[in-house]
Amino acid sequence: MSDEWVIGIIGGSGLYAIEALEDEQWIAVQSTWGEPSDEILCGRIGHVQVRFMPRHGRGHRVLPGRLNARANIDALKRAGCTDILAISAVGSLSEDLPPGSFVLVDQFIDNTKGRPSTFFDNGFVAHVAMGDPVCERLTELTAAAVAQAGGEPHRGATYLAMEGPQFSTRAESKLYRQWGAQVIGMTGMPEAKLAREAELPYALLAMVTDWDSWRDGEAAVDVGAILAQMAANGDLARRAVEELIRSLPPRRESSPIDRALDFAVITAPEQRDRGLMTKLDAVAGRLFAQDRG
Ligand SMILES: CSC[C@H]1O[C@H](OP(=O)(O)O)[C@H](O)[C@@H]1O
Ligand SMILES: Nc1ncnc2[nH]cnc12
Repeated sequence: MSDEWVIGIIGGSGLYAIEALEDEQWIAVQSTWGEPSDEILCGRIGHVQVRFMPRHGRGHRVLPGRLNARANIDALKRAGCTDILAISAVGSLSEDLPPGSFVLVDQFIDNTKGRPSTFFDNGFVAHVAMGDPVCERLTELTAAAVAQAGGEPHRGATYLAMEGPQFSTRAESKLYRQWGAQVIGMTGMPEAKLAREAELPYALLAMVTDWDSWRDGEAAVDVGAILAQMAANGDLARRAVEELIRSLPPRRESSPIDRALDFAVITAPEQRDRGLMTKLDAVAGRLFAQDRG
């Protein structure tokens, strides 16, 4: 494996392009998993190659529950990404995280309903570890970049992924607090699971836009409040992404996540489904290359 960084950025609500990219070009990447949300904006910042995917597509066309996260992750891998930084707007479930906070997520609770959440299936069964769902190295580099951009990064938070698209009821919002979640959004899962299955180190920078709906006596969250806060957060988010890319060490050391599938696949070689393996050529092709010797 090469020691060059190719950073994938998944831009969430409010982040639909990266202005600082040089030699940039929108490129359609075909995935074996269907249609990605959009083309990928490919370019570089300094010596680092960057691949940017607007999670909901340009113009925010795709509903969170209809996102083809498999195609998005697969397309980023096909575009050469070595690592992914995802950016998301979130509601706060914690008194300590007021709107405007920048949070490095380190845990997830997946409460989404019925979204395709794995690349694997009958004929190619694999179980990746998700105990530590984000890449510590990329998370730490991102926290440093937020600080360098003038923000105050908050390290460590549990992200509750809800189905949406409606926001939570007050009762749900209070329940998620009892579950131990500190922020809430609609997209971090299954994205983080799929990145792990694709052996892509993944970090999630969450921008708090609202208090969700758990505070008695206060208005429940609505999109108007979120958009206003997003506009206020946007500049810092953009600067942090640029700082991150400029601050990457010249050479990328390998990560254990680059080999997340090493001991994960348990289907016997002679029982494997060739059709599924063809679809998995980008996600798990490294293993098949080994099989061929
Ligand atoms: C526009 S508010 C709700 C919307 O914002 C978040 O999106 P993303 O994670 O892509 O920034 C949330 O998950 C919802 O999809
Ligand atoms: N309160 C909230 N709930 C779910 N997703 C969100 N994205 C931004 N704020 C949110």
